[in-house]
Amino acid sequence: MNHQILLAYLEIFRGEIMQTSSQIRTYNRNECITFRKTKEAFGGLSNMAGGYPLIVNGIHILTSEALYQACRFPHLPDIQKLIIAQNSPMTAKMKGKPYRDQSRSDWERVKVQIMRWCLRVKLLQNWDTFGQLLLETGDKAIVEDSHKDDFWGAIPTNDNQLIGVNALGRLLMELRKYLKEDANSLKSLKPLEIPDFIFLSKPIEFLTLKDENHTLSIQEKQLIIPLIPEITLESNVSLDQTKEFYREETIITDTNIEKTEKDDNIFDGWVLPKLEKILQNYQSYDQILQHFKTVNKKQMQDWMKLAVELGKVKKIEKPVRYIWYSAYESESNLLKARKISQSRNTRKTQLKSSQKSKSNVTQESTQLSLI
Ligand SMILES: Nc1nc(O)c(N)c(N[C@@H]2O[C@H](COP(=O)(O)O)[C@@H](O)[C@H]2O)n1
Repeated sequence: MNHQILLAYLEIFRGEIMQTSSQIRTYNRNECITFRKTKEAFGGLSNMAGGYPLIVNGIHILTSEALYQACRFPHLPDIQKLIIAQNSPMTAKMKGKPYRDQSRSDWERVKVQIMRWCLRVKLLQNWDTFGQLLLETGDKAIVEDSHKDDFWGAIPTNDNQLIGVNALGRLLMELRKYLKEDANSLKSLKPLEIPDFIFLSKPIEFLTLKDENHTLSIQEKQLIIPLIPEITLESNVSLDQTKEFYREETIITDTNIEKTEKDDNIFDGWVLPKLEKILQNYQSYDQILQHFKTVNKKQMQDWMKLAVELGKVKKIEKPVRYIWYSAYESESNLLKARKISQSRNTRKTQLKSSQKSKSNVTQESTQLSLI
């Protein structure tokens, strides 16, 4: 056997080590944090979750899933572009699928390291939100609950257990441990020391926290957040997407992808701009419907849900009403500013009166000690 082939086998073998029986874990569902759908309480832990935008080599990327998938193809920048251009993380994954046999040759060996790095980018660039979510898991085991994937996740059994390598859950637990014990070490991120760690034809850069608030600025978020349809296993995901979710060998036709893109375009090009206009102040669902006369109720509900999930629109309860997110933010900033100035005034008054009473106390105690 020639040397190169031997090395290739060795690489695959090393990558497969994580899948050997010693890596398989059994979890009791009642004792862990599990996530499957991105809209569940801990759905943000999924790479498919929107709302955790990234920037690598100055390029905006909507999800850690898209970044991870793009990393398969350092030598094919056009495929990387195609992957990160997708609005939905699922479509991003699907777009790369036809080219999988051209993944970097050491992919199986390096994919866990790459996933670890992607998760660190997600934390670094979404420090408060993702960090908080990680910490909210406490000391519990984190498990990606999956029907079929017992490498990245674990598969439920009948007796309330989940069995699998749970590589993603374990990487998340590892990250949580560092976050608790040595958060500073996570505030910058070196590129991986693997060959061809390249994104869009440039070596991947050293990354650091973005700003004082540790997150992307609001303006950046608005630029980045466009469309990330919620990935669930429910009716709004097509059968083909669901099959892909469960890793069945489905042939994904261009028509499926085109349909998703068409739907995205209507939402992106028509619904969102209209909502932005209408929702500069709070509106009830019925009021919104009046602006979309040709649209049926169910469709409108789905769009509103999506707009909320994407962080474009804010939904307020009791009574239910909606407002465009940036209008909501500027309003709540105003409120915050008002509150701050109110509390400053109150503090000033308190300070004055406490200084007064302090001087009284001092006087009193002086007087007392004089007795
Ligand atoms: N197909 C699919 N759908 C989802 O909703 C998922 N959460 C996953 N799992 C994620 O897929 C990524 C791994 O992809 P490869 O199979 O290694 O290409 C990883 O992010 C898993 O968490 N898959």
